[in-house]
Amino acid sequence: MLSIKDLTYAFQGSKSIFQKINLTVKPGEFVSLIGASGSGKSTLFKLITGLLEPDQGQIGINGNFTVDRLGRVGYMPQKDLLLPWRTVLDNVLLPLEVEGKRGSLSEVREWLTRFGLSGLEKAFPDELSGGMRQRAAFLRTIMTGKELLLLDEPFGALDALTKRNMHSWLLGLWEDLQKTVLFITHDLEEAILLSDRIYLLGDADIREWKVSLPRPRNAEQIYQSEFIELRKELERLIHHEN
Ligand SMILES: Nc1ncnc2c1ncn2[C@@H]1O[C@H](COP(=O)(O)OP(=O)(O)OP(=O)(O)O)[C@@H](O)[C@H]1O
Repeated sequence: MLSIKDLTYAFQGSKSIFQKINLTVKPGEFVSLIGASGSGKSTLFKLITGLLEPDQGQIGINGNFTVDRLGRVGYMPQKDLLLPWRTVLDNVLLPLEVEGKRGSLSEVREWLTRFGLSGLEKAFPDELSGGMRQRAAFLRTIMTGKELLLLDEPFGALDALTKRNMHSWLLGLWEDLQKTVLFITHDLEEAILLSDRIYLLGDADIREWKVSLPRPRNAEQIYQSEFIELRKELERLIHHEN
């Protein structure tokens, strides 16, 4: 689904953020990208979406390595970017509108219910809780209809309890929708609980871990020894990278 080969990138006048890094995401996988602040996670997303171009190397989406990647993946940036003057419904319908399509209203209402936003169609973003805003922004990303979803720290600003609820909800949704997800997070527990594999971005390089906990996952698994060991290892490496 996504293949990054020997990618090198530097912002003008700065040293390389990435030096010949490789990363793959297979169809249907849930993969997390972790790393210290400033290691280049959001920059990697901008390269994948086509907002930036690599200095060297290739990025392929669905086996297609052409330069024009814009509009080929669903991208949810770190800030939810819901348009404050549009209702929840109009925000969610935006990707269809941009493509000149009309969504079936009953279908969209079903989606809103599934995202816990039923009855909030006419609400404006500033009337929503943090969790609701994130779900609305995520639904808007789903409405792009893209197979590959890039989610940049979608739960970063939420309190611990809301975050826990969002994890269970997202795990169920991901299993149903069979989308492919690349997910940025600073939260190692979240990365391990949700992912099939984890990439750790270090100082210009990248390392990979497989999470072999059985699925379906549930919050109780965070107390299992395998989970704790992996968390300790990742924590040690992130601090070492700093
Ligand atoms: N437009 C830009 N021009 C120059 N440097 C930039 C630009 N955007 C980001 N950077 C620098 O590139 C590096 C990587 O930034 P990036 O935002 O990708 O890191 P990150 O891992 O996503 O950080 P965080 O976890 O804090 O969100 C940082 O040193 C940042 O200052």
